[in-house]
Formats: sequence, structure tokens, C-alpha cells
Amino acid sequence: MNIEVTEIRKQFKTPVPKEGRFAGLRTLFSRDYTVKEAVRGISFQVNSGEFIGYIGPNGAGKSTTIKMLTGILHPTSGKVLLGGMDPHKERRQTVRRLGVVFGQRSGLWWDLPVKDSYDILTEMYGVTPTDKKRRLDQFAELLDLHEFWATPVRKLSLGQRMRADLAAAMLHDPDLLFLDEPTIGLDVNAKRNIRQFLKILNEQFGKTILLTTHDMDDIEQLCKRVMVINDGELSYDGTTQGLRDSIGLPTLIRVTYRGVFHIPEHSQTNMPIHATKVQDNIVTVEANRQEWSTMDILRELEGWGEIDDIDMAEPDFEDVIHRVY
Ligand SMILES: Nc1ncnc2c1ncn2[C@@H]1O[C@H](COP(=O)(O)OP(=O)(O)OP(=O)(O)O)[C@@H](O)[C@H]1O
Repeated sequence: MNIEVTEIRKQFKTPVPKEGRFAGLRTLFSRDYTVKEAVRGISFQVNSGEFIGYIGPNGAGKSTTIKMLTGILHPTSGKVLLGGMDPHKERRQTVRRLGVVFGQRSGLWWDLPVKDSYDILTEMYGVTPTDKKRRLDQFAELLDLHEFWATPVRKLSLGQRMRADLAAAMLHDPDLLFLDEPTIGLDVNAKRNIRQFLKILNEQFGKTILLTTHDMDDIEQLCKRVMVINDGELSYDGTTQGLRDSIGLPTLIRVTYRGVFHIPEHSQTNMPIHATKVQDNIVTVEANRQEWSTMDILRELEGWGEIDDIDMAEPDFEDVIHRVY
């Protein structure tokens, strides 16, 4: 299911708090407002089957955007279309085709065993018993749900809860998934499981996924495209690699030399390539790949001595993001 967003804005009006006697009551009836424009004219299109990262610093407007996309909030102006439908006006039809997961809170019934929550959800969405069984079998295997099938949701570990929530969001087989911080607070293993599942949903089941996260490994491992929102406006919309390139952080290269090597004077200064550290026979070099090709870099490094081993690392994506924010 595709997404078409045209110039959406969201303003929140909050009454200015009054002081003195009956402050609460006077605030309630006050006509003095401050206006916060959380989203300031955002447009983008998402094609069916894309996996997109939606990132930005705290308070940038990510959740507000997601709420407008899912029809929970109505934009102050602008238009959202999901598969050609307005999620606010045609709520019933769109909800059937949407799956939403908020990492911070569960969409399941806290005191009920996981399987009972699934019974309620499938009933609510009118999923046939055959479809229900087929999907649950599939998700149980992919997400290892059996180990906590009969456990009340409140007793689940965070990782289990997230797996249970993801399966719940998929029970009515939505085309489009909105995920808000699905890996928040999880350990490395649990993150890996969730990412694997999301990859399968996108690549094998063809689901369109919009992922909000503060975890840059999520973005690197899952999303080809990333949108960056900053203070209510889109500051980048393009490939993940393109974002890395546009920042132009240096590639780190570790070269191990065999025997004697010589680092020329000029490579210590502001060249496209320069040595930053020498330890025994290992030289760490920073190279600007926009100015020099990999071949140029190798040729230069070979000129310094006989290379025994070489190891190249792209700049850490976390560092890239710091530059964008
Ligand atoms: N209901 C509301 N009333 C008033 N202001 C709001 C409301 N909801 C959000 N805001 C404000 O709008 C701005 C954007 O908030 P939003 O929750 O969309 O940010 P976010 O990018 O999701 O942040 P985070 O990464 O911290 O979750 C913030 O300044 C926030 O305080």
C-alpha cells in the first residue's frame, strides 16, 4: 500500500497557565493560547513494498507525523492518503490495512494470556479461523511465541512483549506497518530477532514498513531509504548510503605493513588521505572517499611500504546522524 503525504502541518494549541486563585479553572476557560507547530509542511511519497526509516531528535515531530498517518490525529492542513484513502475520514477501511506497534506501550491486554489477546483481536478484525491458524502458526515459528503462549502480558520480558506485539499487529494481515521504536530497550539478541522478523515481513511478505527509531543499527540493517525530520521539517529524504555520503565523514583504514614503511610528510596534513595513528607496524588512516577513489587510496598506501593486510571501515552511522541533527 502506498503513502502520499502533501504539505501536512500540525499545530497544537495549549492554554497559557494562569496563576493565583482558581488557576486551574481559569486556565481551562482561558482564551490565551501558545501555538506549537510540531509538523511544518511535510511532503513525501512511499511506494508499496518500501522499508523506510523515519528518524530525528527528540521532539522533532516523528510521533505527531505517525499519528497523522494512522488517522489518530487530523492534520491542521495538508493531506494524507494511504492507498488512495484518507485515514481520518475513511478510518474503518484504512485501519483494516494498517498495523501499528508502539515500542513504549503494548497493544495487548495486560492481564490476559497472550493467546487470549490474539483471540480478541482476530474476532475484532473478523479473521477466519483458517487464516487465524495459518498466521499464528507462521508467527509462532518465526517469533518463537510458544514459550510464552499462556503467560499474561504483564509477566513477559520486554523482548517477549515486543515479539507478542508484532505478531498481534500482523494478525489481520495489514499491507502497511508503522513501527515506533520496536527495538527500544532490547538486548542485542532480542534486537536481532526483531530485525530478522521485520526483514522477512518486508522481503518475503512484501509489507510496506515505516520505522521510527533512535537505533541507527536498525536503520543501517533494514532501511534502504531514510527520512530525517528536524524541528518539524524534513531535512533529508534519500538513500541511507546517500545520507552517509552527503555528510562526507572519512573512511577509516587500518593498514598493516610488512617490514619498513615510510609515511610521507604531506599525508600528515590536510590531504584526502592522512595518517592519524601509528602503532608498531599498523597505521590508521582517514580517507575522504569523495575526493579520492579506492584505487587512488590503495596506490598511495602502497607507496608507503609493502602492505601485509588492510581493513576498511565506513564511518559509524551514529556519527553521521550526529552531524545531521
Ligand atoms: N498533544 C500535544 N500538545 C502540545 N504539544 C505537543 C503535543 N504532542 C506533541 N507536542 C509537541 O510537538 C513536538 C513534537 O513532538 P513529537 O512527539 O511528535 O516528537 P518526536 O519526534 O516523536 O519525539 P521523541 O523522539 O521524543 O518521541 C514536541 O515539541 C512536543 O512537545
